[in-house]
Amino acid sequence: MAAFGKELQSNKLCQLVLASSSPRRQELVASLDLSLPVRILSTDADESIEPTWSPAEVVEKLAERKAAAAAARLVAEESDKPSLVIGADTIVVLDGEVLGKPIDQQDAIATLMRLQGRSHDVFTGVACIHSQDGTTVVQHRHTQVWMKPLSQARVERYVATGEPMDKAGSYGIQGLGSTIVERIEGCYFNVVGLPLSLLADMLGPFGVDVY
Ligand SMILES: Cc1cn([C@H]2C[C@H](O)[C@@H](COP(=O)(O)OP(=O)(O)OP(=O)(O)O)O2)c(=O)[nH]c1=O
Repeated sequence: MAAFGKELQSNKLCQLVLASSSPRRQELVASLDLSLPVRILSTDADESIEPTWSPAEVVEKLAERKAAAAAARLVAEESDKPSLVIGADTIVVLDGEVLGKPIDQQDAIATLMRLQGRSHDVFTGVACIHSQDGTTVVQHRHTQVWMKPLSQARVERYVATGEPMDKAGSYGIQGLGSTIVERIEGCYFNVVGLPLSLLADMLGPFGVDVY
């Protein structure tokens, strides 16, 4: 990674492009207070997955697809700004089954009743693509989350807040969902949707230093 880092520094980046519509990811990138401007460019990347893929493969491939779709958009715009495009994808995995976002409130209740009283795994993939030379780095992080035992009534009250509806696994650890999580092992920001410690390590070789 160090070798291509040197090369890229001569092709100085002008901006970061975050290929995401997730307000959480936008806030997390902003929290790094990077010296480069950040452009938001979300796309409709194909999020279909193959049943044979491992959770790590799922999040890495989807993160790369999201970043690649945004990078292709930059090319179509004929943008000549050297940009680093970042894509991410988060899934919740229970007993080998990938749980995405709920389709409705009943689905969210059913998902949370499965998750309560035990642990599950959260995977987030992160992809960085240089818009001009196509250098691509993709990695993932894994966090184990233990949820408290919850009654159906409590789960229904939580789902009625609306918080679970746009989130993988039907909860948001950063919001009211904090009250139903017992503990975690691994990166907290990985659960929220963007592992900042990993992202910082991935940015370095592209010549983007965090503070
Ligand atoms: C488990 C969990 C997930 N989430 C969110 C993070 C992601 O936004 C979402 C998982 O869906 P993703 O498909 O990873 O992302 P997205 O559709 O929200 O945004 P985009 O594809 O445009 O980048 O779930 C939380 O905010 N908190 C949590 O505790």
